[in-house]
Order: sequence, then structure tokens, then C-alpha cells
Amino acid sequence: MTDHWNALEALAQNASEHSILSLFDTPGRAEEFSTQTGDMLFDYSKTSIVAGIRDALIALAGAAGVAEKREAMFAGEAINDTEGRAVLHTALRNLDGGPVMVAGEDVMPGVLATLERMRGFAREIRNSKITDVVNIGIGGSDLGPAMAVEALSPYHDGPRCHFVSNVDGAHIADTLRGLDAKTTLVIVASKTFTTIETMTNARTARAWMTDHGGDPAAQFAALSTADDLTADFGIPAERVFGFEDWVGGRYSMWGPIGLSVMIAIGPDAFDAFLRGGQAMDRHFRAAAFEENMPVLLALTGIWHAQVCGHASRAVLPYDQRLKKLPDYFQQLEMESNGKRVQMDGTPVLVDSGPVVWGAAGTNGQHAFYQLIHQGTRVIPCEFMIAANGHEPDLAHHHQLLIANCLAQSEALMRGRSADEAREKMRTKGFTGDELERQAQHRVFEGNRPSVTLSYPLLDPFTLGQIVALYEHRVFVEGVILGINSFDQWGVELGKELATSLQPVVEGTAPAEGKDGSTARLVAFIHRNRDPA
Ligand SMILES: O=P(O)(O)OC[C@H]1O[C@H](O)[C@H](O)[C@@H](O)[C@@H]1O
Repeated sequence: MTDHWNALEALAQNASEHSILSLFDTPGRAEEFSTQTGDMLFDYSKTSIVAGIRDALIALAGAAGVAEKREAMFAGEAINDTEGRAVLHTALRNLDGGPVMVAGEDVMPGVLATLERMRGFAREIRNSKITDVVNIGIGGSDLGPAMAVEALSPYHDGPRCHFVSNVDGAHIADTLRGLDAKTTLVIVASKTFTTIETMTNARTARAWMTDHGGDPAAQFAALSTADDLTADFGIPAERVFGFEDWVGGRYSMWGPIGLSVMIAIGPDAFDAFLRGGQAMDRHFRAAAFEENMPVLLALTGIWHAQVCGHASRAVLPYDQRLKKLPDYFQQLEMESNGKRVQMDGTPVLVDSGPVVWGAAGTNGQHAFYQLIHQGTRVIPCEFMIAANGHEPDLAHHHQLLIANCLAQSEALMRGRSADEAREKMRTKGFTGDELERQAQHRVFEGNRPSVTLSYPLLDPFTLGQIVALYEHRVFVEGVILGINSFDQWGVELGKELATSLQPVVEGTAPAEGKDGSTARLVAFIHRNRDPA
């Protein structure tokens, strides 16, 4: 692998001698550096990647064993080897794809039976007196469904959905205020059913329901792998939707964790979402790397983060309803690929995954794009735009949205030279030193890379394609980095310390053994706390 990384570094040196804009002097660049699957287009031509770089990146992916590991994943091998688990979220959307074997057993009958139970339950709730659904979960048991319910609001014809994640009592208090306990369904979503935030919120919701005339025995459902714990909590088996440990939390919205989405948009639209994911799986398995959208998206990411050294990437959906997508991708990418060692326990050879962040366009333009355009660090951008909105009466809004999205990627690439800036200031009447000073503030270096994903309409099928595209992108990047993208040991230490600090904060244990800063903060909080 070291040879491949070295070769890419040398290519990056050469690439810095040509501007991205100048690459378009070669006819056909946009066609050659874009790929399509179904009706979705991924354009990576506004990057410094040229044919030789793409070949080298594909060779890197080949050397890392991406094709073999991809098949191992789909074949149910225990590729999450620090936890000894298979990785089969793809089975959850394998609606008609045949058997999927785990340890010699076909898991599809179980997956399809649970899906059918979910459909029955969703129909029952949609036809009942339930007006509001509260999904209590955190991380992978919250971000995906919360994002999808908002993304698919034009298809939302079921009860209202609310999402409570934070252990901060403000979250559940604000959410329950105004809800009718007699017509609310609470879904406790937790793979492990031990997560302290979720279990604390679930108990609070149960007490609220009892106190306000609802019936927790009839109005609670659970989504979990731990049926013993859901039973202990008092949720009857017919309202428990289980899944297996081969579904990672941040990959779980395709199965029971997506129940709130199914209740919101109905089983048929949820099926379309699954089919979008399945279509992307098929493309990912079948397409040559040169045309493979998840592979090319991953290679673009590797080029920018690990080869060119850009430490973050911005996800910029020009779609108000996708405003939670950056948060969702943050967990998907950063929890998966923020790792210090390779599979064999030795340090990673290059930087691990980048910081992923972003916001919906055009809002971000009026907040942080200044830094993206003129800050000293390069931030590769990932734009998303639909050809159509869901508001035919407001088509002029959508034209403006598209124009803004395309304008940003063009501006990032093209920039504005010092001469252009001087000319601009000259026409405004500036001269001499003041002209020069004013002009410098208006220079955009340009040559800033971006990619754009475009599709006809953000419908359930398309959302399924987008989510699966990014899941596979993360997988490919993880394989190239040599890491396990499916564990998350890095979240453990903070949890353990929170458990040990709880009695200290409550005042039932001394702050002994804690560092001076922590002890002082505890003392300050104790002094300032209102008496109970
Ligand atoms: O679904 P749960 O078991 O409650 O887990 C919820 C979340 O908690 C953990 O801290 C993990 O880092 C996440 O990957 C997970 O999604």
C-alpha cells in the first residue's frame, strides 16, 4: 500500500501545477469525470482528478482489496472482526434478492417476516386514534429516521412524528408539552436497550403517559436486538420489532429502527425507500470501478482527505428538507472511519476519515461559505440538488435554488483573480494604493474542489439511493484505510467516565482522584446549584 500512497502523493504535486478550471480545456471532461446510475448523476469533474490520478486511485482500491471485501460483506462474513459480527444492513433492503447467509443460515425469512410485521403495525397505527408518535433513541437510533421523516415530508400522511434523543430534560419536556398522552405512541428505539440517554427518556415518557391518562402497556413499542430487556421494560412481544447484531446502529434505518418513517409515509413509500437502497447495492456490486458511484465518491474523498490533506469536507444539500443530512452523515462517516489503527492493530498509514459537516443551501451561503471561499484552508464541498421541487406553484424558487447551487461550485473553481478584482475596483472609482488594498480583499483564489450529486426529485426511492451511496462510500474508504468501519470503541471512554462522575455530581461521592480542572468544575456547580 505504501507504494500506492507515495505514487498518489507525487501525482498530487503535479496536479497542483494546473488549475481545475484549465482541465476543462480538454473536451469531454465533464462526461469523462462523472457517472450515472439510474437517474442519478455524480459529477466529480470540478476536482483536480485527471485520468492518471483516477487510475492510481483505482489501483489503490484494488490493492486494498475493495472488490473482495465488498463481496465478503454481502456474503455475510464477519468483517466487523473486533466484535466478531457480519455487516448486513444490505439484507434489510434485499426485498427480492434471494438468500443471505450468516453462519450457514439464510437470514432473509426472518428479515422479511419482521418487515411484514412492521407493515401491519404501521397500518394499524395509521388507522388508529394515534395522532403523534414519539421516537426515543439516540445516535443511529435517531439521526436516520429523524432525517428521513423530514426529507420525505411531501409523502408524510401518517401521524405527526417527534424525535427525542438528548438526555437533557429540556428535549423530552419540550417535546411532550402539548401532546395528548391518550393519543401518543412512544417508540423506544435502541439496539442495545441499555443506552442511558434513551432509557432515561423512556422512563420519563412512561411516567408522563401514566400521569396524563395514557396507557403505556398499550402505547409503547420497542425496536431492539435485546428482547429480554424490552420485556423487562414491560413492552409486550407483539410490539417489539427485533433485529440482529449484524445491523450496525448507524446503518439501521432500513429495518425496525425505520418504523417511525414507515408510520409517517406508509409501508408502500417505505418499500420504495428500500428499493432505492437495493438499487444502489446492485450498482455497487456490478459496476466497474471506473463507473461505480460509491467507489468514485470514496476515491474522491480519499484524494481530498488523505492525499491532498484537506481535513474536513462539507456536505451541502440544496434542499431544505435535507437539512439533517449533514448530521446523519457525520455519524455515518466519523463514527465509522475515525479510527487510529488498522485491522491488525497497527497505526493507520495515513490520516483517518475527515471531519464531516455542513448545512442546507442556500442558508449556509449566508453563514459559513465566506471561509470556504476565502479562508486559508481548502474545504472540498459535496453539493446535492434535485431537478425538481415538490412545490409546482413555487417553481421559480426552485430555479433560484438550482442557480445558487451551480453558482457556488463554479465560484469555488473559478475564483476571481487580482486583475479582475482591480478592474472591479477601478470601475468604482478607486485608484493607487487604496485600489490595490480594496482589490486584495475581493480576490478569490478559486481552484477549490467540489462534487455534485443531482437527481430528478427527492422521493423515497431517491433518498434510499443517496443513503446507500454514502454507506458504501464510507465502506470503500474504510477498506482503503485498512480500518474496521463497523465498530466504535472511541465512544466508550466518555461513557465510562460519565458513569463514574454521576455520583460525584450528585454529591454522594467525593471528587477524589479527579484532575484539578474537573474537581473545580464540580465544586463550582455544587456551589451554584439551586437547593433541591
Ligand atoms: O441504539 P443504541 O444501542 O441505543 O445505541 C445508540 C448509539 O449509541 C452509541 O453511543 C453508539 O456510538 C452509536 O453507534 C449508537 O447508534
